[in-house]
Amino acid sequence: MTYTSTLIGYPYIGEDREWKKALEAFWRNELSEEDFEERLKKIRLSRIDKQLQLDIDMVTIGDFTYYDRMLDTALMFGLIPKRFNWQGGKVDLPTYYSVARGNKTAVASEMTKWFNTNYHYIVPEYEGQALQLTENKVLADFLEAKEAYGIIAKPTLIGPYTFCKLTKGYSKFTQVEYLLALLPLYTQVLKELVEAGANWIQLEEPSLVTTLDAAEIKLVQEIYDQLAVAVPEAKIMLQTYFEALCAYETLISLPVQGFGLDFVHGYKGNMASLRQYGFPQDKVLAIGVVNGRDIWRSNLAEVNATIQAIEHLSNAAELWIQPSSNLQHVPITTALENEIDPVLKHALAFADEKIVEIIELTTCRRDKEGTLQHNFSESMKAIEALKNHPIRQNKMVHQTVQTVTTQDFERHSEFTQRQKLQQQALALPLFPTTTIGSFPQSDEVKRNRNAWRKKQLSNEAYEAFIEQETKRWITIQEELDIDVLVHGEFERTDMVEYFGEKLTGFAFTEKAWVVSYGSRCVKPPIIYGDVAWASPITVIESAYAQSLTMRFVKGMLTGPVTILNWSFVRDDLSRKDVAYQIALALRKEVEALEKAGISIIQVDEPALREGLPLRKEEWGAYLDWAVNSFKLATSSVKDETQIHTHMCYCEFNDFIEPISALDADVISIETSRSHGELISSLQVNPYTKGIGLGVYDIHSPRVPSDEEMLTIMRDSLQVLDRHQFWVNPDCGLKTRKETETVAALANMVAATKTLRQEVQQSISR
Ligand SMILES: Nc1nc2c(c(=O)[nH]1)N[C@@H](CNc1ccc(C(=O)N[C@@H](CCC(=O)N[C@@H](CCC(=O)N[C@@H](CCC(=O)O)C(=O)O)C(=O)O)C(=O)O)cc1)CN2
Ligand code: MET
Ligand SMILES: [Zn+2]
Repeated sequence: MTYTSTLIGYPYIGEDREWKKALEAFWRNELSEEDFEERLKKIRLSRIDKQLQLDIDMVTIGDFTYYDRMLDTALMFGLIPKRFNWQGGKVDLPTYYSVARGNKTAVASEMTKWFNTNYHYIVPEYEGQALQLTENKVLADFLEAKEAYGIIAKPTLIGPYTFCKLTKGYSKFTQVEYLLALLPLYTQVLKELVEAGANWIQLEEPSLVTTLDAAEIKLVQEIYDQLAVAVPEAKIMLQTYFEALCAYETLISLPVQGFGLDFVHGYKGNMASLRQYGFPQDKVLAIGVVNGRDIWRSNLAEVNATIQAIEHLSNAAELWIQPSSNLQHVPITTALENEIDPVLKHALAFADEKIVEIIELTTCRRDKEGTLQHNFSESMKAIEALKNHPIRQNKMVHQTVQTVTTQDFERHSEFTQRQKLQQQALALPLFPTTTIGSFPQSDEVKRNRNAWRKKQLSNEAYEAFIEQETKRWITIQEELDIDVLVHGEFERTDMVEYFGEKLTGFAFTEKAWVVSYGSRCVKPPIIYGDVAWASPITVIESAYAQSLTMRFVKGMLTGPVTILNWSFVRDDLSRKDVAYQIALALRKEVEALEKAGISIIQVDEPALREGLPLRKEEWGAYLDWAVNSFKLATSSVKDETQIHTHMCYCEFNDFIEPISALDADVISIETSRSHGELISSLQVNPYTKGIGLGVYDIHSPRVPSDEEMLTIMRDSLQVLDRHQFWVNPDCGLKTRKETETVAALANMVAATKTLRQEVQQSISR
């Protein structure tokens, strides 16, 4: 038996987010293209260096990117939307970043969640373009690693099935021509790699863990049959992750030389398949046994036992031992965290610590004579100590969660009844305009917060600054003539972190960043204890903003499911129980806001859909407790109090039912990048509560014209009643500049006023 330690992929942002800083400096024209390339090369090589230093047997390359790997793959094949007027040949950086971020004349490609992770990728668009290999970037990376370190690294690529499946414009009508164009390009990339001396090549096919129908299974077979014929000399590791392989008995015999399976998130399914069908004896088996998605130390004795069981069931001659997925979903190292609770820190494993676990497990498996000491008990002790931590022993919280009843989920009256009362109480115009909550986090805002964090600025001075900024933006909103105002969220770095800091049970890191999309990163809190409400979180800011204006100011909270899904969560309780703990804490905050005179309260749930299991058969159970958590947080208010929610970054088209089940009076959702699809699905599944369709994309610095937004609004009115229709941007504006924001909002309000006139005229006619 041979054992090889390897990775599916490693984070690319750098320990101090050097990658993010380089990208943003380049976009601001502070770096020349040459200096930018130089800096990225340094980061790229340092990742290889790290893997070699930690003693990984097989280094992975091709997992680095200049923005997003799906985008890289699309552009490598010349799959560039026509609106970018690309003339062929190597894709230059301005074109690359235009597709990602939009430019003056063309909107960016859509962005959407990468499976059930918190990462968002750029969606490739197929419009019948003639495809061509623009540049073999993976080959360049392979050669670079060979030259710098003399290694034969394992190149990785997004596999052809997953790539097609996630392409917009791929359908049963375009499937044949698309694949006929694409497969020769994959073939060429693989051929060039083999010719350059590549041994193993990893093709990532996470789509193979979703529910596949017979036609899809057949297609996967055809794709891999073709590749095997076209490049018989390539040694392919077909890598799956995030769940168990679907249709194992068929797909496991695809003509590839190795198969990678996730034995963390797909433990049950993959074990059952191994037991029932065994493993093909001519293939290498790569096993994901260390969790690539969470931050907890593995119980190494347990994992070692799992590996033994897999060896026994598979009878494979060669095993690769690896994390369950790309490590880009976890922070880089715990070594930089000096402030954290030592009991917690001891129980954590980020990317580098996970690699150490992989190495330990690999050495242990190799050590057949048992000559080495394998001290697995330390990991067990760390886990045990955290389990007994006083922060996990809040009896009150445990008891309240146990005694929640169905009544606790319901508002006093039905929506139609509430709608009447709210119309009377709020008296808003037709098509009320609003924003999603945050306004630009200017350099000044960040500077002040940093100074305050470093104790260079007093609490009083910091609070005074936040008030001044809030006041300035209340005035701006009034001048823009927006109907329902927000306080601007200047006191928040991040919508989850902020709440975590005020609730019990959370821990925060200094440097534990993970990439969210493009250059944007988040530092997820760690929920490691029982969650409880200690004192008001947002009441002072909301009440202050409300005191400045006669218009309504929305209270602004992050919902329980989003706090859960955007944190790293303890694994000793069910996710449902943790969500209910958070919901019960937020319920107190909602009540405190109402008591303080806030009439509209928005509880954001952008991550509600992110928690959906990959397998459809598990959706129901998740949605049950997720929807109930939102209701638990929001249902105790008076009928007159209007509850809003907000969602972004997801396909809603198959999600209208759960959205409706939240029983929120108004929802604002992102649609500007996928507007047409939502409209057609609303045609089929009518939605009856208040709904604000995002009329412009906030991820791009581009200022949309009022005409453009008006078109979106007119279309929306085809499928929505005018009394339910709200107008808002796609999401919060914290990442935008002030000038862009004001210009775009002015156009949005102008478009709304035109629409009101049009509708009035058509009524009076
Ligand atoms: N948790 C979470 N997950 C989410 C989202 C979200 O909003 N929150 N939204 C979706 C993704 N959308 C996102 C939108 C914006 C950003 C974003 O703007 N991120 C910022 C970081 C936000 C932040 O915490 N900023 C801190 C600054 C932290 C920082 O950079 N500090 C410097 C120090 C600077 C100094 O000393 O001068 C450092 O650590 O190096 C602040 O505002 O105070 C970024 O990447 O730039 C991230 C995700 C999905 N997942
Ligand atoms: N209220 C939040 C904001 O405006 C909602 C963001 S959803 C990712 O930033
Ligand atoms: Zn949003």
